[in-house]
Amino acid sequence: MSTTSVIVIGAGISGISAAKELAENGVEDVLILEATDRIGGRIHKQNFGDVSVELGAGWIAGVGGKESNPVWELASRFNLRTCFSDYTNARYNIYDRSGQIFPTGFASDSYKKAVDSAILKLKSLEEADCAGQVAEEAPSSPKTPIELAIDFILHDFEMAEVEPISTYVDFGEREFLVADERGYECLLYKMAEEFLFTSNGEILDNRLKLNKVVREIQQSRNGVLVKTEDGSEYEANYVIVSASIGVLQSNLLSFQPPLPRWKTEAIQKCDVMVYTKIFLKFPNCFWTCGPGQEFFIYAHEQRGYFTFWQHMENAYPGSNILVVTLTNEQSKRVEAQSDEETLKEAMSVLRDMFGPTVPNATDILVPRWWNNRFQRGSYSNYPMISDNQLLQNIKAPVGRVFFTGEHTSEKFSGYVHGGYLAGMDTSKSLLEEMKQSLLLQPLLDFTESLTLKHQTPNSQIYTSDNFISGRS
Ligand SMILES: Cc1cc2nc3c(=O)[nH]c(=O)nc-3n(C[C@H](O)[C@H](O)[C@H](O)COP(=O)(O)OP(=O)(O)OC[C@H]3O[C@@H](n4cnc5c(N)ncnc54)[C@H](O)[C@@H]3O)c2cc1C
Repeated sequence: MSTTSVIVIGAGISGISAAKELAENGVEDVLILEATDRIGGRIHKQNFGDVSVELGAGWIAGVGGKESNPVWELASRFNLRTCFSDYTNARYNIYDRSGQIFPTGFASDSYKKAVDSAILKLKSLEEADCAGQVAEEAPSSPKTPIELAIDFILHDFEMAEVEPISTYVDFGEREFLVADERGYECLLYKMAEEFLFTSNGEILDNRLKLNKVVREIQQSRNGVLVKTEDGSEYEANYVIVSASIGVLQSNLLSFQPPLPRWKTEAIQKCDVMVYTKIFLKFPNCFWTCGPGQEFFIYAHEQRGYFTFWQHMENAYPGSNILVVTLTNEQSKRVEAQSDEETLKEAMSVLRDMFGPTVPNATDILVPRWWNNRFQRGSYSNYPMISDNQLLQNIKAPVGRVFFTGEHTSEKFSGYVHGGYLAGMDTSKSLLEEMKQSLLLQPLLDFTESLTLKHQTPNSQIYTSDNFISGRS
């Protein structure tokens, strides 16, 4: 069995950007093992109703600010077709269950109240955190359908107005929806072309192996052995794991020796957000399509029940497609039922809003991120009060095993650019480690030759307590 320098587990944006960074810095014998039959991970387009829709990441968030978003730069370089998303009017397109739109003043007041209450809640959480106490529940928690709908938009949807979010502060507040037949994922293919052998848009390089589900990562003082579900084994000096936080929380991957407690505790503490975009195709367009009408909201007494809607006429005119976004418990509920049941629920909501003559949808697409064993959710969700140690522990390497992915990004977790930058960062740390160990190698060889004769073969395996970690 030949030994590669680095095995990268996972070919999403962070895995590809990590491998590219290594290759560009002289570490070309990289092996990428990807569980599925494609690269892209949570960036995934599918043909639906004659256009390309994005089941995972759809927007380039954070554009137009003082710094340039690197993913926006990639998109510009490769002429990715995008469409500006203007959310400002969404709050004035709130429908109640009888199809009435809430009057502008009322919607505006409710919105302001919700923002104020969210700010208060955050402040009281911060104060309680400083004092080491648990915050009491805010007195004005949302109760009416419109309050619940606005609360959902503020907290579960990315219309971040409440807390300063690095993406918007650093890169700008504008968001662009990817509307390109090649899909958002073409950015990954373009990145791959720069360091892997490709022909006619296909990656033919045997440094990328698809359909390789990693199940075990075994490390010793001398290297790492990676075992896949099909019985293959691969050896490397180092491994970078880019699987999602949801996968790390599941039992898909096992580590030998087991990961230390500080690591597993940090992984379990991070929340996973489930975010589902359901696509519905119609024979014709029955919704309003003018300026400021792209996004609309349904207010229901159950929080998050088919709340947030978008039509795709701006992205693909004439496509007659609507998208409704569900999150967390609603996502899990819908994933567990048949698409026919979900279609029935969605149709009933649409008939509440637009009347009984709404035609039946001709097709529905329900992605299942929660039940996908290579994802187990949509993206990481760190606690509202930032805990820097938690993040440092999640991203810290354990011996020869390094960790990357959007969940390891200090400032941009949850986003495509977070994954992209995290991949580069992790590889930079690994390159530093490789440099150090090259310098130290003669000394290590010497000490090893002195001690080896006193050791049994197994004593070379690390125990979970004596891992070297990058933690401070
Ligand atoms: C529905 C949805 C909407 C989103 N919307 C946006 C958005 O609009 N804008 C935005 O910026 N971000 C958005 N995101 C988040 C964004 O998609 C992610 O942050 C980013 O793509 C994560 O990249 P990654 O490389 O960290 O992880 P992934 O893309 O998950 O890559 C990890 C790879 O590892 C593979 N893998 C897992 N386990 C194994 C194993 N055992 N062996 C081998 N391979 C394995 C997986 O198959 C996957 O390919 C969204 C995500 C979802 C799901």
